[in-house]
Amino acid sequence: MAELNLAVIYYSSTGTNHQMAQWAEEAGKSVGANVRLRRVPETAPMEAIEQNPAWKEHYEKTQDVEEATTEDLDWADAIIFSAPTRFGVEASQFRAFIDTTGGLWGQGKLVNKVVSAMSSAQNSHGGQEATVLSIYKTMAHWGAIIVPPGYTDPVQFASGGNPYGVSATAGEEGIVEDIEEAVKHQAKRTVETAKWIKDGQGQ
Ligand SMILES: Cc1cc2nc3c(=O)[nH]c(=O)nc-3n(C[C@H](O)[C@H](O)[C@H](O)COP(=O)(O)O)c2cc1C
Repeated sequence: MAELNLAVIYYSSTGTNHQMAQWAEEAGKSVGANVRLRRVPETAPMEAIEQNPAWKEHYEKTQDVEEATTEDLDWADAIIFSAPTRFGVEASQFRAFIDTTGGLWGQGKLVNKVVSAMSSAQNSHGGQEATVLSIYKTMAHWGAIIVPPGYTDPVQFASGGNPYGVSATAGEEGIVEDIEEAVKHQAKRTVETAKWIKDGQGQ
């Protein structure tokens, strides 16, 4: 069986998407993938970060997580994205990273990447689905292979049942829903689909 590289690329201000990305990392490793967990570079000015204690704390706590680069996308066979919802779309920090991928795209290197996306919002219906679909629009432009979780496992129902990609509600005390298993299912399904495609190449 071919080696399989999974990049888990996330942006998080206050930890929700970082937690989701860590669950995806764990699941990817559990099915034998080589995994890179990568943090999208922060673009906000320090003055803005310092005004929000939760943001500042998370920013400082995750400085040792390697920053995502386009080389991580080139390396990956499969990619899990996780980004917070901001007014119905992904955070601008995440978009800024996506906007650096033009060079890879121009060389056709994003074609057939096997991708899946997750999001969080403050409200349970605060726009998570729209954010995931927004990420998938970009994936269509890449010519990527989008792997949504659908209802392929009972854990989907326990997590809130978003078939596009796991949705988290970021509450005061942390994530409201029980989504850990759904995140892991989504990550494993993405890796397994990528393996299936990679192993089938050239046949
Ligand atoms: C500028 C801004 C816009 C936001 N827009 C929404 C929104 O439209 N709906 C919603 O429910 N939450 C919204 N939120 C809350 C974020 O989605 C929430 O803080 C995020 O999901 C937490 O993820 P993180 O802990 O990984 O940063 C917004 C937050 C900010 C700062």
